[in-house]
Amino acid sequence: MNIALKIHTSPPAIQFRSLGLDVRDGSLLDSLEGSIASGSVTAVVGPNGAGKSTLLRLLGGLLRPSRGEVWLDAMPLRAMTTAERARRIGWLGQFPPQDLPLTVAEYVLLGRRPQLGSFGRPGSDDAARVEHALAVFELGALAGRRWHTLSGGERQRASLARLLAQDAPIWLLDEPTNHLDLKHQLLLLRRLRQEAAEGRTIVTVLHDLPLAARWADQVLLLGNGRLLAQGKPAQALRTDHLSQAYDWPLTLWQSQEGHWQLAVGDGG
Ligand SMILES: Nc1ncnc2c1ncn2[C@@H]1O[C@H](COP(=O)(O)OP(=O)(O)OP(=O)(O)O)[C@@H](O)[C@H]1O
Repeated sequence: MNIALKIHTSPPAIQFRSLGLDVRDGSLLDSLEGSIASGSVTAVVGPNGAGKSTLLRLLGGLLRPSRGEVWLDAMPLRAMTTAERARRIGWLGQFPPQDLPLTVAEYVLLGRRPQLGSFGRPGSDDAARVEHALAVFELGALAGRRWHTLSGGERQRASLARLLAQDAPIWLLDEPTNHLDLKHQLLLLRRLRQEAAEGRTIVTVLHDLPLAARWADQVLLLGNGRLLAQGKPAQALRTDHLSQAYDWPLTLWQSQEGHWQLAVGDGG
């Protein structure tokens, strides 16, 4: 008996080709090419002004490219409606909102809006997701607190809880460790790995190179609006790549125990 085996290879969750963005002063990003596998964690790293947030905005459809194209699951992003993008993409910006007339739980529930549609009312499933998200980010005791009374780190964790409650298959995070203490940074990075293992696709801007090397499957190293290296952390974050991107002597290495460490030259 002949058994015909069909091999299905799923398309990358995110793909971008010849991506560029021009602003009045010139080209801000140019010729970016990349592919992000479903269920992986990708760290976007590079110096201030390299274009990390801008790339994230292009991948999330918050900016339209001047050149090139972004695809989500092989569908052009530009063909998607705002509502469709909101169902597919969870977005965490660099700064949590300052003032909101909401409690923490009400804010986290806002994450369910894209799944509910314009006229949908939250049900018990939505309430359960909010409760779970609050527990994951250790916010249960703060559920009823007004937003303006929260500390910076608590606001950041509430924004992450909103993202978890939203349950979009792709997460785009701009410096999600901002304002978090060391314990909550590590809890977050562990959670990102766990979400990726369950199939979520995560792209996160990170400034901390040892953290990027330890937690990401893939690194995109940006410098001056160009993608200078991409691949597994040990390859993308080689000394020559880092020194070119940051214009500073930097060496990242892994100790015998497997810990990533960064040596920063004094530039002299
Ligand atoms: N609309 C715009 N017009 C002109 N320049 C812009 C515009 N938006 C961003 N830039 C510039 O583009 C560069 C890239 O900005 P972006 O925010 O993407 O950098 P980044 O790598 O995320 O930096 P950081 O680590 O400081 O957050 C910066 O120099 C910024 O000043």
